[in-house]
Amino acid sequence: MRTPTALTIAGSDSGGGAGIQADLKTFQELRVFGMSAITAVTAQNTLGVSGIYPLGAEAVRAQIAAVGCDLGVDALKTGMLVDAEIVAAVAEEIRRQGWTRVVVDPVMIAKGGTLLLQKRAVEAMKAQLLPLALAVTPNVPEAEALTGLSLGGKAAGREAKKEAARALAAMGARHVVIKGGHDESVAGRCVDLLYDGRDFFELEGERVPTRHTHGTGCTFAAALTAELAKGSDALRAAQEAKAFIQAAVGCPLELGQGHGPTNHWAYGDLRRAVR
Ligand SMILES: Nc1ncnc2c1ncn2[C@@H]1O[C@H](COP(=O)(O)OP(=O)(O)OP(=O)(O)O)[C@@H](O)[C@H]1O
Ligand SMILES: Cc1ncc(CO)c(N)n1
Repeated sequence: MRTPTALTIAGSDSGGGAGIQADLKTFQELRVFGMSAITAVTAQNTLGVSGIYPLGAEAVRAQIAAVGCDLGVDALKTGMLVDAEIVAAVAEEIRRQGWTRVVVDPVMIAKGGTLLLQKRAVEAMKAQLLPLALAVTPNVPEAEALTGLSLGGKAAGREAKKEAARALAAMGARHVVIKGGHDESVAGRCVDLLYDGRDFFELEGERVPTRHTHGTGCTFAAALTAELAKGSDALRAAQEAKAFIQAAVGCPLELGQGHGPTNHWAYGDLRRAVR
């Protein structure tokens, strides 16, 4: 069997916990060959983002095309896309290549509040990228920005998330996962809601009491992408991704002075331990 391959189209996080670095570490852990198209280099650590250096739409397009015409892409994910020009270039390349196993992680704001996607690019993401998505994986604030609905922030409940999921499916995404890291409505639990256009599924796990959650969204979406690259269906892939992030958050590395990274090798360690 050919080695499964996955491409991440995202920003570089010098701190190594989010963005391209989180994605490639996750692909590697899940035994998928990882490739990257970098949209921007960020100067970033666990305390925040101190600089953003975008590469521009043509550089992004060239990286995607180079990978596509040679190595093959079984699944891909998008992360930090910076601006509307990069969103348009990414959507055009995905269409041109005919890729269908596409995970859109609609990254908008870093934990410290820095904008990673220009506000006016949100419309481009809705119109051009969501119709290409096999899965879109917003957190609660991103689901609010994309749908214009108010989900109630930390008190976002099941019904509000369901309504937002339906709205995102109507924009063209075939599966919607509204991640529950920001939703504290169920005490002690993190509940992600998956919608496949017909049914709802809850992916539930213990909320780990830790500040080391930098890159949880990137890591979850990367694990989902890796499982799709290996041929899993979206529900199975999302369940595996939830197990991956649960292990990564649950075994923190205690690095940095702020929101530290998750542990990308914890899931592999746990699996090897139970064998
Ligand atoms: N404290 C926690 N304990 C367990 N799981 C968590 C915790 N925080 C987040 N998660 C899980 O991590 C995944 C990502 O969720 P979250 O809502 O934090 O994404 P995000 O805000 O996009 O992350 P980021 O922007 O930091 O990359 C989800 O599966 C969520 O349930
Ligand atoms: C490069 C990059 N992508 C995504 C995020 C969101 O976690 C981040 N902080 N940095």
